[in-house]
Amino acid sequence: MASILGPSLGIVTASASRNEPQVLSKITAVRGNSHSPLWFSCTHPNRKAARNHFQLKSSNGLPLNAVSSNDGLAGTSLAKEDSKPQPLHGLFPLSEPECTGSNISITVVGASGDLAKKKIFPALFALFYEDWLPENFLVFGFARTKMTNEELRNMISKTLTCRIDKRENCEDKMDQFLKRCFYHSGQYNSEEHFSELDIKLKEKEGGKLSNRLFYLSIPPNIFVDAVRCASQKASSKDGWTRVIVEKPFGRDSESSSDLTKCLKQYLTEDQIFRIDHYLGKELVENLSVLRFSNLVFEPLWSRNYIRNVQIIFSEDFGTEGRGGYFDHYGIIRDIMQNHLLQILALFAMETPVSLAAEDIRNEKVKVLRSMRPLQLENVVVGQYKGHNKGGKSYPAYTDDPTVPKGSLTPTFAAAALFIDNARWDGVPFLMKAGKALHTKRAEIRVQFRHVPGNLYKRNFGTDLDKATNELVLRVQPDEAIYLKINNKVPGLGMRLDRSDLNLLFRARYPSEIPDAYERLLLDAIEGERRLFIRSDELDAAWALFTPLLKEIENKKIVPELYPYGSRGPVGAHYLAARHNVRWGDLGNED
Ligand SMILES: NC(=O)C1=CN([C@@H]2O[C@H](COP(=O)(O)OP(=O)(O)OC[C@H]3O[C@@H](n4cnc5c(N)ncnc54)[C@H](OP(=O)(O)O)[C@@H]3O)[C@@H](O)[C@H]2O)C=CC1
Ligand SMILES: O=C1O[C@H](COP(=O)(O)O)[C@@H](O)[C@H](O)[C@H]1O
Repeated sequence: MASILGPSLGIVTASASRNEPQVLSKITAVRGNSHSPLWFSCTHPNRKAARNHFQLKSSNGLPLNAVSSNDGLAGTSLAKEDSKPQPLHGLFPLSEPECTGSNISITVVGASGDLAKKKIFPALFALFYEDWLPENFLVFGFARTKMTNEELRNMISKTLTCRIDKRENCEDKMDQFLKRCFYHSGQYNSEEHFSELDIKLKEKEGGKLSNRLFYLSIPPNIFVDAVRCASQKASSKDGWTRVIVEKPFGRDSESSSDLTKCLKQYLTEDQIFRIDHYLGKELVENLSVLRFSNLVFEPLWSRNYIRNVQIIFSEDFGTEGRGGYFDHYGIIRDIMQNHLLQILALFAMETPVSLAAEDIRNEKVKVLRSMRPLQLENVVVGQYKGHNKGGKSYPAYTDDPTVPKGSLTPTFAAAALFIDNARWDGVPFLMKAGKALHTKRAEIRVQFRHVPGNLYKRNFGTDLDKATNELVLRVQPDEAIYLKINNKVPGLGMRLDRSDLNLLFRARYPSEIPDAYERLLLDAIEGERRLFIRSDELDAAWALFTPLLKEIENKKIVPELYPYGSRGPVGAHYLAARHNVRWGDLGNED
């Protein structure tokens, strides 16, 4: 391995093995906040545009380099992937990257469904609009519903809800995008139907090397059938095959491990991309940047200075039609065990060796394995009840026709979790998640300790909690990071108040924030696994929640009712108070 000076872009080491057929040249670039490999030239139709978007830099902060691709494994029925970058071979200047004319085909399995319409197709279109997709890409929809290509295209254009739809040339771009979209109708457990899909894919791929991504946007009970058929009959013969799996990944430790075992009959771990869309949210991505690239935060990031951490999710609507799915899972499995726990792991992990996916995921697993399984006494569950407000009536959870009468499924939960390691010993991590609450919000709140021997103590009155610093990362809506500090009110007297040092993203950064699904789809295309869940992470996550979930179900714990649109059950306050915590999101509206 050696390096050369690329004509205008600095030192570059190159990747492609010349012995393998059609191997893409991968360079490392900085995409947004993440350092991700980019399939230069072939992936990006417009190299000028690519340079505008990408600031060429090293991976993980090192000087400019490139990692090699192992994406051209030929001759296997199920192309395998290796998680580690391969040794670098050969050199090329960045201005003349190899263009190998390979293809990426993205098949949305369950294309007629809610998630496909609401998130996946809009995200793919946004990536296309912004020139992030490779030059040669295809989108296939697969589902049982009978549809022609035209009908799929109609459906996609009609349900477009992405951030792009008010932009310039949106219609032209949409027409170009739709020309790349095709549909095949079939059963999820039919090898024959996936063979037919394979034939159609090959026809459209036109003999080019094919890399294939399958997005399983279907109910979990048919994941394994679809994976079996796709891997046996429609995987790439000369490129890579990857599968994005949507949650839920099981209902508990046993079912999750069964699912993993079944998937691994047909796929290697490196081919499985378990999506947790919260990891694709801008502020969650930013959490590590905030912590590890600012000297002012990392030294405070421990039990020495942090009194408690709160991870809060609330929605101002109920299950609305998704009750059938929800009732089988409940809020703890739907939100806490995955989205909020992932945030917690990122928040609390030790500094990873590097920004490489495995280094980060190793640290997350360590945190999860240092945690105490949840105990019922540290948990409060609730369920929303009907409510009349302002002349309008709001339904109870059990009024949803898809929910069984008398259901005890929690739509709200609050929990105190503990990490038994040197950094976090004794610090309560409080989580709260609820549907049909008064607001839609997701945030991380870090409450710091009192200032010892505070000179200004008398200016705060008796409630010293009001004077503690609090760092808030507002994930949504209106992304922001703000720090509550004590400040002197200007004037001749000595009056203090609490003010915010406020980084409001929309004020600071004029560009729109991409949807989480855009980031994650692009990562899956690029083979970047950092934001996807590894199987041991999943096992560790379920190990924390499974005993509690079983106890709640076995003991038939009755959830505390709270009115639709309220702040949730009062039990959540008592829980927090027992751990000497006051919820930061209540009391004031900030
Ligand atoms: N919707 C959302 O907001 C979110 C969804 N998810 C997950 O994403 C996946 C897809 O969700 P979503 O789109 O809402 O699901 P849908 O219920 O809309 O199902 C997707 C498609 O799967 C097929 N399907 C539905 N039920 C069955 C069944 N019993 N047997 C065989 N096929 C069936 C239908 O297509 P056809 O009849 O045409 O074959 C349907 O259009 C699920 O795993 C879900 O948990 C995760 C996060 C959020
Ligand atoms: O995974 C899920 O997330 C959504 C909330 O996602 P958001 O990006 O809109 O915050 C939630 O409504 C749904 O119940 C859950 O399955």
